[in-house]
Amino acid sequence: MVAIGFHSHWLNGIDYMGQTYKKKDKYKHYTFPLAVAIVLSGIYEDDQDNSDEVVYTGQGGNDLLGNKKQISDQVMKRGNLALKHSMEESVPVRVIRGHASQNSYCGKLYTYDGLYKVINCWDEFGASGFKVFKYRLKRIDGQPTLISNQVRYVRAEVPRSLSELQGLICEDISGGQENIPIPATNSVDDPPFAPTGFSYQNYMQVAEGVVIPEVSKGCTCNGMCVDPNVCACAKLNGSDFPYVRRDGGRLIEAKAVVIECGPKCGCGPACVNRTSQKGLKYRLEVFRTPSKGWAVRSWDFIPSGATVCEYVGRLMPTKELEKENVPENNFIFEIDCLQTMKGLDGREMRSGNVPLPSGVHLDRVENQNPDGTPEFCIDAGQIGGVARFINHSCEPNLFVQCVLSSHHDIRLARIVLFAADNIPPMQELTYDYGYALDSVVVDGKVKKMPCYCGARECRKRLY
Ligand SMILES: C[S@@+](CC[C@H](N)C(=O)[O-])C[C@H]1O[C@@H](n2cnc3c(N)ncnc32)[C@H](O)[C@@H]1O
Repeated sequence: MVAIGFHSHWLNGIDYMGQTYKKKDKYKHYTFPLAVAIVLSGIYEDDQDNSDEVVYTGQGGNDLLGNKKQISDQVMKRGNLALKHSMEESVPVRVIRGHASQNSYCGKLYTYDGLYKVINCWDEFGASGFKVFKYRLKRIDGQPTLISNQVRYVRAEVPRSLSELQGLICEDISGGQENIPIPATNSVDDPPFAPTGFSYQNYMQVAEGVVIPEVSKGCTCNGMCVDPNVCACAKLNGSDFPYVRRDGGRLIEAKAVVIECGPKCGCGPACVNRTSQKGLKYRLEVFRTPSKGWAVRSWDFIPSGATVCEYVGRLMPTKELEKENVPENNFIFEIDCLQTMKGLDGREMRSGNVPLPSGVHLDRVENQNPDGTPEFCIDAGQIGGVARFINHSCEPNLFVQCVLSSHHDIRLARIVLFAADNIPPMQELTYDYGYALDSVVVDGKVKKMPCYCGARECRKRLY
């Protein structure tokens, strides 16, 4: 790349035109240094790559000879300043991605992925606690589409084994309950500590007094459900299966409610219409962040529409929460499928003019709690699965999907998290908590909680 002038620095990720260009007449209106190209090669622990949109970490402060982690604050000069000038002067930047490749003599392969514009820049404290500059770049429209495997393995530092994990504090927080271990890492605190104050449980605990409805009748298919005109469950989903078979089952689109096959159906466990019941499919890691506590990421690429995990904990009536004298519980998930179905609370109404299963009438359900709060919630404060560690983002990569798989009572639907996009390895997994601003009132006062998701359109408050 240096030889052909594509990127003229051997080591730096940011290539820029220096002050000498100022002397040339045709450049006199520009401010230098001015960035012209960046290389994304997974060196920076804070980089995020979503193919068409990239959050790039500025240069400097990382331990190039050691584990490549950030070891000091970055400074606004050279490449960092050049990228800021490119943003201010609206000068596009070439984006080159480095990919690990055994077929290359240097172990890496580089692809030119087109022109991007720097649309935003800010500083923040990175994963290792030092100041880093961040630049959001957006791919300019009208260029050939990027194919996903061009960006799939950009985060080259996906650990191959537990021994490669930085800050490992627990090899499997699920204690063997999940089919894939979930390690926890903490590279933020000194001394590091593990998540405490809860017991891992990968199934729902039903609180006393909550009556789980009888198992629904289901379909009469054999082996696998294949014909949507025959399968009674497919008919409840609007006469089609909500999933396609690729990658072990991918949800075609977010729906008001997904009705899966259940215990009384004739089909077997491999049926695609049981996709969310098959346990973890991706290698997840719980990791410590500097500002949001614990968080979750995946070592594997997650294709859009794939099931990630279910939100489990203690299933209880929402009104019981008042009786429990807990000062603050950040792990309550209200089962508010009805809000999504009816587009209430500022929510986008989802597709799926699903005929509600017999026995469920929206109006009757709506009248259950006169103040509009959902009748049931899942409390993952003391017991819960990996979903309890997933943070909120104003631009999330997961979405919440209500799923009915054994009974058809929407008030007690399962809450399952699905990939909203193709998610590259090591990117933090997030969903929109869906709080309306000023909706949390404690002792008559509106409670405000800052949001640190870092999204471009972050509304700065969780609630
Ligand atoms: C369900 S827990 C998520 C896991 C949590 N981070 C932990 O350490 O266990 C929800 C809590 O995480 C924190 N949190 C989640 N998303 C956040 C965000 N975008 N900004 C700030 N805090 C966040 C808030 O304290 C929130 O009440």
